[in-house]
Amino acid sequence: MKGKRINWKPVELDQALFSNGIPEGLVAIEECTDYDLNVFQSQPLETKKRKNVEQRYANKKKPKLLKSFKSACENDLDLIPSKCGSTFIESSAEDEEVKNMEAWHKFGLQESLIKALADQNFLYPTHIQALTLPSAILGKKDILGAAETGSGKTLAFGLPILSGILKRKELLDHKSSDEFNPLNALILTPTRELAIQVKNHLTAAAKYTDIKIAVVVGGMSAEKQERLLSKNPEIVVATPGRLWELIQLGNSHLSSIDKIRFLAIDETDRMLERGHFQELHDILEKINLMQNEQKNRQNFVFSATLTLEHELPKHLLLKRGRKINKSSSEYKLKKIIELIGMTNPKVVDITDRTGKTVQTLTECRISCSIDEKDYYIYYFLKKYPGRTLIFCNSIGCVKRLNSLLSVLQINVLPLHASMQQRQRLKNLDRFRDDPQSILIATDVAARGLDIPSVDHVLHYQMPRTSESYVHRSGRTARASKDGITVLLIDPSELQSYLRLCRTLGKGEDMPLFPVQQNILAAVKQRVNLAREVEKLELQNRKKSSEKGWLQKAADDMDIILDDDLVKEEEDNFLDSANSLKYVQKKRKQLADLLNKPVFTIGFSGKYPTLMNASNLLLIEENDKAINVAKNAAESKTGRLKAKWLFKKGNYKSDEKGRKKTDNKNIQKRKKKTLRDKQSSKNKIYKFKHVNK
Ligand SMILES: Nc1ncnc2c1ncn2[C@@H]1O[C@H](COP(=O)(O)OP(=O)(O)OP(=O)(O)O)[C@@H](O)[C@H]1O
Repeated sequence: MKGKRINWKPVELDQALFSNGIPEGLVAIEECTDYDLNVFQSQPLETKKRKNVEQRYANKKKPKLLKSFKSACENDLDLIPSKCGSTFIESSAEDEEVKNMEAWHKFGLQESLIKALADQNFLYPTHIQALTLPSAILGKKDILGAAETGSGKTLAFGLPILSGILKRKELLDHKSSDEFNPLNALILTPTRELAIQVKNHLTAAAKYTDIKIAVVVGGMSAEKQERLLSKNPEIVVATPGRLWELIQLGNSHLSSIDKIRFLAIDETDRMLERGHFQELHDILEKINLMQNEQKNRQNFVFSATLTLEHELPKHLLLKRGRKINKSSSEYKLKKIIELIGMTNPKVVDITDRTGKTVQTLTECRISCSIDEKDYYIYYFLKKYPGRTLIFCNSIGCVKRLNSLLSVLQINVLPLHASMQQRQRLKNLDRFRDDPQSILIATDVAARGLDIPSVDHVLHYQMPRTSESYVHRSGRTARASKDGITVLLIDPSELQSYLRLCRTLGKGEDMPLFPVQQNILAAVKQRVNLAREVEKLELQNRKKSSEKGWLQKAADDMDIILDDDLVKEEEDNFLDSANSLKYVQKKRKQLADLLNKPVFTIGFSGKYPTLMNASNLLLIEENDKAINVAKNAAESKTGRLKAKWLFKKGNYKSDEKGRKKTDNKNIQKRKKKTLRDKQSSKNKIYKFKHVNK
């Protein structure tokens, strides 16, 4: 050790770490993070140090502990596996260490759990698992964990819970069974789909144990859920609303909920947002009523955006020294700790402060008007087949886009909160099963859903919060796979877009996604015709539902209608017959158009694109969207800033709050643009925007 520079300092150790005895030859333990929550407010925020183990690993050096004490520890005494370097570790099944699942044994996990992990080919813990499992399983600490989307957070809390229950069962086997509270753990999630997914994930990990897990969510038969609870499952995975309902109805299994030993709240930042999930607060109040029980409980709090800090407005930044910064991660964590009633918590934050999204994610944008969004969506879906998730901000928007794309003969699956639960799950399953499927969803699908190999995430509208952007985008590029996310932004969304870039450390802007401008005319023709067909069909549906209501009402009341009214009814009928013919004609026109290929088959070439009208960009015929975006981002020529695209004066709001171009401005610019058209191709694009 002599001569080596080691900046280690003594820390107090939790005796529970050595509940299984002190490992032979142990000479050092490394603490992973040092959020000093106790001294919150006592120091200026800027001076607080953060040791980030991730960064040390990212330097591709061995962890300090291994380097300094290699000879004494010989790797296997390290609680953090030696191969823990990135989120997921590529491993060879030939490796002895892998075969023996040694990385998992170090956490003191039971054989039954390790066997199930081996079955799933989970040969190593992911980074967040490696950093939390020692403190959670051996140290029995409460954990606040923040790690990127798709990094394996579910097992980071799932394994300590399963392991803890197995230990308790073993211990209580020797004692009187009366002491055993059958309900051991509660896991809460914000959505029903996520609860079902977490339940399935844990059931797979617990397959060689006798632990029973039940799911309790709204939208499904309450009787069936009561039946499941009557089997006394040790773990209940639930959404807060239905769970609270069953507690209040006096369900006997849930009556001992205040004695649970484990509580996990997935997507905690969302669950504790003000104005949401009131039932969660009721549940917390109930389970925190008895202090003794609260102290005996181990708590887990996880989210990819747990420590996301929002950019503060300038006037608040000035006051920062004097005022509590409510968006600081320290403040947020302190609030969560208080609310949940955590004792002696450990914070493991391995999110990157300079970029909150996954490294394998390619992020870009398309700047356009509201009206043009449909064109670009259609263009993208036709050009880049693959499993695609489109996010909208409202149910109405999902319905409208679903209907338009269906008219355009694109098979899409909607997902939103006002659908029947059975249909929601069915659509999700179809999306999972078909690698070419397209799901249009609200934020109900933004968090937690683990659908393997989503190729593209498109944001039809700017997400309402930066958190929502991170989670929506995190449905792709999971488990170290590549993925692309494209934001469609219109001028009214520019300010929130720029704010998002700053919050996520994206600099001023994201790169533009290149779109072949020469194809857009054909795309517009189809989409416009489809819009017309859709509108006419809607009118017809309305008319036919109204048709005959008067006569029916008269019949019901046993009265005879006036001749005038009868004639009006007949005219309406003729009208609708004519419009039906008209719709059929339009449908036929659209079908003919859709039968022709929109992209020239067998041709790759250089095209003027939205980002780059004068310098042509090569787009290969079968290139993936992610490659096209990466190539475009690398070719720096002609990158247009979002601010430039939406120059002030080009757009004006109409009464619906939509952005509309100023007519006078258009005429003036039209003339000027026509003059400039030949000399500068770059301005063609500008003109097109102004001319909407
Ligand atoms: N140790 C492991 N080795 C390999 N794969 C793993 C491991 N642990 C988890 N996974 C897989 O990684 C994927 C992502 O895991 P999970 O859904 O828990 O991510 P997450 O961090 O909770 O994501 P999100 O923030 O989006 O909720 C899942 O398919 C899971 O089965």
